[in-house]
Amino acid sequence: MNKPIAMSSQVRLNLYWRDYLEMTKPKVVALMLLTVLVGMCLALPGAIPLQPMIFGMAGIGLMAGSAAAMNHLIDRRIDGIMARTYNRPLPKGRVSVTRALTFALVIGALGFITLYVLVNPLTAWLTFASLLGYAVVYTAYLKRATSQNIVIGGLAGAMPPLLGWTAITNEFHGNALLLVIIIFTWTPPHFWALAIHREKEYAKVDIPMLPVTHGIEFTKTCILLYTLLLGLACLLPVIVGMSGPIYLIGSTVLSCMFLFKAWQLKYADKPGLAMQVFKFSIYHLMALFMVLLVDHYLWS
Ligand code: HEM
Ligand SMILES: CC(C)=CCC/C(C)=C/CC/C(C)=C/COP(=O)(O)OP(=O)(O)O
Repeated sequence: MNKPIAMSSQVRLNLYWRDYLEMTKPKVVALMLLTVLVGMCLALPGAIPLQPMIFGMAGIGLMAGSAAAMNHLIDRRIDGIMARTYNRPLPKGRVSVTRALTFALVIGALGFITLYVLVNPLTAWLTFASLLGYAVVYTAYLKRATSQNIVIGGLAGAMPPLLGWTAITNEFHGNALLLVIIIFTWTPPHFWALAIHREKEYAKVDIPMLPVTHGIEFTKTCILLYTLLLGLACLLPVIVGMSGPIYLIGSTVLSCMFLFKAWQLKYADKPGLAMQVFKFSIYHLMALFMVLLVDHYLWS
């Protein structure tokens, strides 16, 4: 007969912190923080002040992590049914509802206070609005209400470069909004590619994602059109003179690659391509923002 293996307290502790880290969606937040950093760097021509940079990144990261943990909390029932998410800490019972809520509130409050006291109130309130936009408006309402859920909800996820910009300058600037527009138009192809791959699972839990409500072919058309729109949005920093030729060349190459993949998905699909498009979207955004940074320091 098998003897139950007692879990050492060290192993249990390791599992715990991994579970809490998982609830913050660390890879998503990491990419967001790259866009925050780029927003900060593009806000000023020269070096950026260290205090708002460090505390801005910390505060925005904590509040984004808090929003992600709230998403885990609110979605725990459907997450427990879908194959991609059933192993998450809440549906598996590794973290209780009370602990998840406490964790989300504590890191969210810590992030807000950091921004309010050590950066500026404008950034604190804008980040708070993004947190509510993702955790409450998108997760608790839009996600179950309309197939345009991720288009509207995408605004919250697109805010980080503006948050970085205001952290440094304490004011709105049209150029920061251009970076928000880029992420806003990037979000539908990013997510719908994954939603095509996971269409049956979303249907199973009654979430009205576009491929469920309007079919896979229509979703592919929308991905292609949004990718086209994204290509145009990526030209805006050059048109207004914020970015130069390095960015123009880099972003054009990236846009062409994304357009090619979206065109393939629509007209020459093959098994696994939707997931390839989803993965490509992540590298695309990462590379795009790195090119913005390189262009800023080498050219502008
Ligand atoms: C409403 C807007 C968005 C939706 C609905 C969305 C949806 C998703 C989903 C469902 C996944 C999980 C894929 C999986 O578990 O395999 C994912 C992964 C990811 N998303 Fe998004 N996303 C959004 C916005 C963003 C934004 C704004 C960023 C960054 C700036 C981002 C970056 C990422 C990254 C880096 C991953 C990979 C995470 C990993 O491998 O663990 N997403 N996204
Ligand atoms: C303060 C601030 C900047 C807030 C932004 C917060 C944030 C982490 C947004 C991420 C967007 C995202 C991963 C959506 C997917 O949610 P989903 O529920 O559709 O995906 P899931 O099924 O994988 O949970």
